[in-house]
Amino acid sequence: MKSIYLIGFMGAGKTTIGKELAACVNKAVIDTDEEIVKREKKSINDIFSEKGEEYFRFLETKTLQELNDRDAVITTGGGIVVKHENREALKHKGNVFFLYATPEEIFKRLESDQSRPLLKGDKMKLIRELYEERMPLYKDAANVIIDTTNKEANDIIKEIISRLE
Ligand SMILES: Nc1ncnc2c1ncn2[C@@H]1O[C@H](COP(=O)(O)OP(=O)(O)OP(=O)(O)O)[C@@H](O)[C@H]1O
Ligand SMILES: O=C(O)C1=C[C@@H](O)[C@@H](O)[C@H](O)C1
Ligand SMILES: [Mg+2]
Repeated sequence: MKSIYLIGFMGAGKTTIGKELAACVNKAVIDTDEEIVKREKKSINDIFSEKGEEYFRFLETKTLQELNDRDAVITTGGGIVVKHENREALKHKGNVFFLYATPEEIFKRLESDQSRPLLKGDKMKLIRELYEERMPLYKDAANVIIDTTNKEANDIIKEIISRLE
């Protein structure tokens, strides 16, 4: 079976669902954000504030490329689709699942979260702006869209498994 990629907006559940999904399909799970934090020995907030978003995006692309040959569930950061080269790489993989949730649902899930540097300030406004900008990019890179709004992890995982190539 091909590797499984989960993409989608912050709070869509990529990291959470990916861990459970990996156990169900008996694959390792690798989260690009967690890999970057491990390598840099810094939180994502600190990487953004000390080295800037551009540096983070450079590390993100590098991590995605290095994971190319791994047979795993690969859970990505919410902004992986911002770079054209990442979208192009994802498009040809198959098993690229766009986990979708409404902006209202995303807000509910991340209301008290402080770990996402791009959501500091008026959270609902920031979610709406980024969401509108990125929706077409997720759709472009994915080959399956899964709506996670009001769904439990178990049902989302079953849906992913039923659509695997
Ligand atoms: N289906 C769901 N229903 C309700 N809450 C959920 C669901 N999926 C994830 N969550 C909750 O939403 C929050 C964010 O989830 P998670 O960290 O997995 O998102 P993510 O897609 O990995 O975000 P990011 O792009 O920032 O890494 C967590 O508190 C998680 O428990
Ligand atoms: O959507 C984004 O741009 C981000 C999502 C998170 O997964 C992290 O990669 C970081 O907070 C940036
Ligand atoms: Mg995550």
